Amino acid sequence: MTTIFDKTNSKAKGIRIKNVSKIFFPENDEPVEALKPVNLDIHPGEFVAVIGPSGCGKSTLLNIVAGFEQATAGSVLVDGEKVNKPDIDRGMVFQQYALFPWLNVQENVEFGLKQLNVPVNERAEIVTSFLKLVGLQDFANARIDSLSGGMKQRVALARVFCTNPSIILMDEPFGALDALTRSMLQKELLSIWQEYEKTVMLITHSVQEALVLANRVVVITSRPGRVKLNIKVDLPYPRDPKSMAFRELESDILDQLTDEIAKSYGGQSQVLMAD
Ligand SMILES: Nc1ncnc2c1ncn2[C@@H]1O[C@H](COP(=O)(O)OP(=O)(O)OP(=O)(O)O)[C@@H](O)[C@H]1O
Repeated sequence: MTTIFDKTNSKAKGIRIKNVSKIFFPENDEPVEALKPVNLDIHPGEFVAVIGPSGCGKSTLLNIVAGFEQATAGSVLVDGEKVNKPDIDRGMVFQQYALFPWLNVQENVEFGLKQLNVPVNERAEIVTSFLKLVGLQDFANARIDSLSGGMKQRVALARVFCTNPSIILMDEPFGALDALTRSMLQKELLSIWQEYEKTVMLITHSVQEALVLANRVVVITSRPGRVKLNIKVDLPYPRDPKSMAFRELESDILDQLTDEIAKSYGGQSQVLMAD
């Protein structure tokens, strides 16, 4: 494609999460220990799905990797460099799209490219090609509030992908969508990841989604969250959720998750688990 896709930032980068813990200190409430020391290495080009009980600290961890939130202790390194603020090279996709309602589809997608000072002609070319990739080429001038949830999420994906970040961070990006749209967008995400070789960290509540998409699934304990299990997923793409190998893995992970969820509901969330 064009020059932005030739720059050095187009190569996938590794993420090292080193002893990251987080305690929130709300003004009028007790401190909340969200993360116990978390250690996790995500290799360049890997697609890692993070799953765990509600409230275990997944979004907190992702926000620390994004640079939106600071760790109480420990650090996050991207290709050896410490993260302490957001960077356009770590693109974030949220569940609730986070689009600018006063800009149309094209302007939303173009936003990051303007921030990167990409020349006008090049911007137009990149935006057109990514709108096409997510099937929105006929909606360039549409207002955001005229789009369905699935279309908004396509805009959000195009906006992040078109700046060619090395790392894509996703916080339940498909959680609010119907099953069909979700499955279509998962396929689009997979094909973009395979074509452009990004490093992806995806938060999800769905074991099936994790297994359809990821090379590795990381299970987080009940709060305070830390890594309970690292499961390599060696199944070939495209993955078939009905296959025996898929269903066995799904059932193993569900068992582990159910244990953690039971802990958070059974008042035993303080029970420590061996690493
Ligand atoms: N800004 C904050 N101030 C105080 N507590 C917070 C703050 N942000 C998160 N928490 C608390 O930290 C814990 C972890 O929250 P987090 O949103 O990271 O969990 P999660 O695993 O992403 O949850 P879910 O799956 O339900 O989205 C929760 O108990 C939450 O209430």
